[in-house]
Amino acid sequence: PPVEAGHTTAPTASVSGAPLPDGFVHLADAVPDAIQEIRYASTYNFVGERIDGYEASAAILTAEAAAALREAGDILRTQGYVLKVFDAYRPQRAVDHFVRWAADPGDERMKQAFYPDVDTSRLFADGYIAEHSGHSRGSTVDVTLVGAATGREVWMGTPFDFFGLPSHHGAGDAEGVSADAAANRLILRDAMTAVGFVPLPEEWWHYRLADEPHPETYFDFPVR
Ligand SMILES: C[C@@H](N)C(=O)N[C@H](C)C(=O)O
Ligand SMILES: [Zn+2]
Repeated sequence: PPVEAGHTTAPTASVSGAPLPDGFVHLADAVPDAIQEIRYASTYNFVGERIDGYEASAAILTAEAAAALREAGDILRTQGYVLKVFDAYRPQRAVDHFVRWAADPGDERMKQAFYPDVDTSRLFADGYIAEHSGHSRGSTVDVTLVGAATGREVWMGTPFDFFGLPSHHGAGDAEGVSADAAANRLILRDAMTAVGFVPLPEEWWHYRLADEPHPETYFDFPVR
C-alpha cells in the first residue's frame, strides 16, 4: 500500500488463511474489490509506529458489517467509486497502545501530519480516539472513496485520521473544507447510512454498524 516516504508497511496479509473467531471474516474474502491500506499495520499513522495487535495488513469485520459494507460498495460502484478501507476490526491491545502513547506527551513525532491543532492530551477527550472503540467490537470501519476510473483517492478535505475541526461532518469554508470535498463526504455518507452504518460526528471516515452483533464485547484477537 502507498505510504509516505520514510515509513514502512506491515507484513502482507495472510487473507483467508488465518483462522478467525466465529462470525468474523476477512474483507479480502467478503468484499474483494475494496482497497485496503491498513495504516495501523504500518508506521504511517498518528503514533508513527506499527500498532500492537496488527500482525498483518488485513481488514477483518463481523460478517454482518462486511455484508453491509459490500452493499455500500455496490451502491458506490454505480456512481463510479470503489471503497478504500484504512481500519476495520481493531484489537483492544491496539487501543491500549494508543492510550500508552497518549500518556507520553513528549512523543509528538507525527503531530504535524495528523493533529497539528489539537494537544495530545485532548485527543481522547475530544472524541478523536476512544479508549473502548467500536472498532474492537468488530463492526466499525474507517473508509474513503477511490475513483474507479482514476484509481485515485477522492479528496475529502482532510486526510484520514486528521484529528481536528476540518474532519468533522458539516465542516466547510470556515474550517478550510471546500464545497467539492464536502460533497464528496456526502456521497460516502449517503451510501454508508443507506446500508445501516452510523457516522461519527468528529471523523468523516468512521462508520459503525447500527445493528452490530456484539454491542458489549471488546475483542482482542490479533489481526493476521
Ligand atoms: C483513531 C480513529 N481512527 C478512530 O477510529 N477514532 C474513533 C473515535 C475510535 O477510536 O473508535
Ligand atoms: Zn474509526
